[in-house]
Amino acid sequence: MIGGDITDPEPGRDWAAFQYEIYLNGMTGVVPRLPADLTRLEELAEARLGPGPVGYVAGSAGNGSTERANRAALDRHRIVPRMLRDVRRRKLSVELLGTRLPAPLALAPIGVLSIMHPDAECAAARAAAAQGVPFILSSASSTPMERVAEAMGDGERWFQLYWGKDREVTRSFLDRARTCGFTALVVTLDTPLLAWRPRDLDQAYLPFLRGVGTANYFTDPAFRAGLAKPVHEDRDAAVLHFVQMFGDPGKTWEDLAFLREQWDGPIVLKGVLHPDDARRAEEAGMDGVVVSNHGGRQVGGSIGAADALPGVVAAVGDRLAVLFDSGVRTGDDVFKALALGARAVLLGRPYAYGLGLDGQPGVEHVIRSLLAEFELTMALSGHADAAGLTPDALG
Ligand SMILES: Cc1cc2nc3c(=O)[nH]c(=O)nc-3n(C[C@H](O)[C@H](O)[C@H](O)COP(=O)(O)O)c2cc1C
Ligand SMILES: CCCCC(=O)C(=O)O
Repeated sequence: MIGGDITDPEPGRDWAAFQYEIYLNGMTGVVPRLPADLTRLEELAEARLGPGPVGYVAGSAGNGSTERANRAALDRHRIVPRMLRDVRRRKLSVELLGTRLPAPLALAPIGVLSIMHPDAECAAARAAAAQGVPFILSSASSTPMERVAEAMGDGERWFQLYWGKDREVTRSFLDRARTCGFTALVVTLDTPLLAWRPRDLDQAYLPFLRGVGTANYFTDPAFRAGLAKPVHEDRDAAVLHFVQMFGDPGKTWEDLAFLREQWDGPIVLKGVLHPDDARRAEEAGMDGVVVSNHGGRQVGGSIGAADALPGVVAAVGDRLAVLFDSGVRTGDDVFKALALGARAVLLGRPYAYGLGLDGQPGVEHVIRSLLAEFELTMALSGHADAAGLTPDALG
């Protein structure tokens, strides 16, 4: 087998083998439908899908300075490769939130995926399940959670909660998520309101106002109970009700007690950037945090997420699971986040573009490319264990 001499992976998963699969397929005329450089996907997706949907996915808050800070923070760190350290057998798997993942990666919650592809969350969830990577389903998915759960078989799934104003809706979402086999709860803190997003404002493009991303709400008995008329009789009123209730700028740390009571499994708070907030998460009995600025989509002028990571790791990293997202585009970004103390990363926009360009295979291409590059980066830098990366690996 070609490639057999260059890798001696954990049994069952050989991420780096994707590299030779692409070469060998290419030599027989089978070219991948998507490029190996994932940073090219946005441009390709825009050409295919048009400026509205891709503008929404690509867009960010304010003048985009947070998104640029995310990249700058990752780019500022440099890997210092080490030589002659026997990296034949490489371990990418990590323990996280009571489960073992085949690689330190999950798909970030992204709402409204039907603007990218008609199979939307079902295709992305199937891709994640096929690759053994957890799928985090957004509250604002364009497909009811029950359908996504059915589509993805027994794949690992976590549920992202938009923690809105209506307690009964929250309770009902958690009941439904439990029944659907979602194990961990990811509570997003950075979106009590929608940010100032110039690109969407200028195009008057907001999926929710077109009723996209409301499927979990419109199918929810508690949400429906709050409407004067059934959704099919007055859709505009239902959309308005959703817009008014999905976020809650009145929430405080004390309110977490309610969620802790309602959910037995692990709870992870997404959107933590300050070490004191990480400590408060611990005090509230949470199991983890995601260091994230929502891919730069919420606060313009915010700290780059990778610049916030070391402080949060120092505050709680030995007790809570610290995850990371915002700006991850390459295998070396994954490497850097882990070296800075993250236990795993969430991938956002690239998989949405992969979905838009090629459905489930497109998402699988993105996952496999990222992890192949990560494995090769580890090996070529002299590291054999993803869970063992430390800041020493960086310059
Ligand atoms: C189109 C889009 C929709 C998103 N929807 C959600 C969501 O519903 N819930 C959530 O917690 N985060 C949401 N996010 C944020 C992602 O979970 C993640 O934090 C972000 O995309 C990571 O940054 P990256 O895109 O640079 O990888 C969304 C991001 C995008 C691009
Ligand atoms: C109100 C925002 C919901 C979707 C989302 O999180 C995003 O577009 O970033």
